[in-house]
Amino acid sequence: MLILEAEDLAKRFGNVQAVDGISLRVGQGEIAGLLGPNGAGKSTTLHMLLGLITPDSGTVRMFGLDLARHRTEVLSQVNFSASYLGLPGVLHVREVLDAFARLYGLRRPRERVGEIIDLLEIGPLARRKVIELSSGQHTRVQLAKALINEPRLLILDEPTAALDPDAGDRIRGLLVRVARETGTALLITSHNMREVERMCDRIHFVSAGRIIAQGTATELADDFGVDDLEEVFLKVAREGAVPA
Ligand SMILES: Nc1ncnc2c1ncn2[C@@H]1O[C@H](COP(=O)(O)OP(=O)(O)OP(=O)(O)O)[C@@H](O)[C@H]1O
Repeated sequence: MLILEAEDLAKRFGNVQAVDGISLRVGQGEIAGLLGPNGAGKSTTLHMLLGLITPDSGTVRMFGLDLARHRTEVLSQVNFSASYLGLPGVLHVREVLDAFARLYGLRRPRERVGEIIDLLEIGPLARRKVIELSSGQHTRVQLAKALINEPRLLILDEPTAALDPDAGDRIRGLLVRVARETGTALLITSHNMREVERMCDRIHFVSAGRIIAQGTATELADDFGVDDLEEVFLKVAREGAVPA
């Protein structure tokens, strides 16, 4: 079943054509990666999918519903995490999660907050104020918030960028488990090519606001005639290469 269908999205900021006709499909339980050099248009694309930025043209459908016409219904089944999103610093971690559980109108908010604290292994942080957290701890709390409503689509902008290798590995394992066990579709951006190779079923390579290649990590390496995704990335970023 298709969870996300974006068709021909475009967005210009002044003289900059940030996104120039991006189309994407993500299925149930699929982990999709959006890759590309700095400034390629990844975050702008994610923000259009989340209804945070209005596209100049193009359409977004989620769960078969048009985002522009069914915004509340669609977005209640989606969640998002990014390190640049703030959380209220004066609140304790558990208070933040309680507040989001109520915002999403969950039926048993307390139980869900307890479950999510266990899932993300953030029990020791529950009584700490958000402002006191390290960036890696903050990232884990952001992910807890992002999973709290059991989203059908989870959009993550560089989910493990602030995590140490051990925490990053655990979070990657957790996200893959969530996708496989619950059918949640994941769309992630990352500059960590090993992470993308390990996690993503399908990769969409963005350059200058367009998708220039799509496929599994192996397919992309074959298309570009190189050994791995890191080399694909370097070819695109340094030589502006497109697949053979
Ligand atoms: N609000 C804005 N106003 C003006 N220009 C913007 C705005 N947001 C993004 N841009 C520009 O649009 C282009 C795409 O930016 P975007 O943040 O989508 O890239 P990105 O692929 O997410 O990059 P990164 O990997 O660095 O996060 C860039 O040239 C950026 O400067």
